[in-house]
Amino acid sequence: MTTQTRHPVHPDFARTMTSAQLREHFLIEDLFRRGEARLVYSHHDRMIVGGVAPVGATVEISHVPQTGTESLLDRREVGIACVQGAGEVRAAGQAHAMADGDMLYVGMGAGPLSFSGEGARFYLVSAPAHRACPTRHIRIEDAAQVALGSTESSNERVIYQFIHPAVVETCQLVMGMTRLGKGSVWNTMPAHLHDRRSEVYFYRDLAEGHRVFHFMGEPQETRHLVVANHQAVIAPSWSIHAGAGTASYSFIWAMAGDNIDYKDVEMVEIGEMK
Ligand SMILES: O=C[C@H](O)[C@@H](O)CC(=O)C(=O)O
Ligand SMILES: [Zn+2]
Repeated sequence: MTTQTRHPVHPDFARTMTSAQLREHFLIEDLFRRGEARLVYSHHDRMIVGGVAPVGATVEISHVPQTGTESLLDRREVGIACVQGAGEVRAAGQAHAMADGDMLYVGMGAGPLSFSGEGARFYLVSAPAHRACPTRHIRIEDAAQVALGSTESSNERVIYQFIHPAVVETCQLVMGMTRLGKGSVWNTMPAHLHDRRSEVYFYRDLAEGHRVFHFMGEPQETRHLVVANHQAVIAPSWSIHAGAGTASYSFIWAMAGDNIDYKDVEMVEIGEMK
């Protein structure tokens, strides 16, 4: 297992960055290695972002030195999404058979996590927690749905809220998946900010050779990252987070911070952005 630390970035610094620097701080390119768990510990709301590709072996996540606890979930909760193939996640002595698209919420104190499944890929996001909430396996049909956008504005999409107060109790994690309608390319356009939460996007279902142009930055200082399939982007509280794909895609979003109010956002007018 490897864990990389990413320090918080001030918007004044982000403005001065080259593409390579923006990628180094905000883009997580290399989440999946055969038989490994790869984690990034971001100091933006202390979110841990990870990828697990178990292949033939069982991959365990327990002690993560950066957390200063014996086991990752001692003072944390986690959302785990199966993003390729099918496999099993074990937590607190229970096995959960995960199909592509399923998510698993695991509460504080559940102990080590183990992952298995030839060809499976798991994506996870963890945030600090202060109490134990029950573990729950959530399938797309259990998620709350929000239909947004239209084909005319190239942003028709359905937001599936898997780990959300309407579905499952958590401390601060909110997580789900958005699927775009046929021909729509934009997610979250118009864009928004939420000063009280950081967010991480993970792009999936994007064909090889295609990319998502992900826009970030303060609304009047936008920058972009060119993102491939199965890569993630960290959005600090001061940053918009919106993308347009060169082909169809979906993405998993996850937030943590001061509240779990999905609607606590500040919309940004398209014409106000620079
Ligand atoms: O704060 C909310 C997050 O940015 C995402 O849920 C947005 C999203 O999935 C979309 O609009 O397509
Ligand atoms: Zn957001």
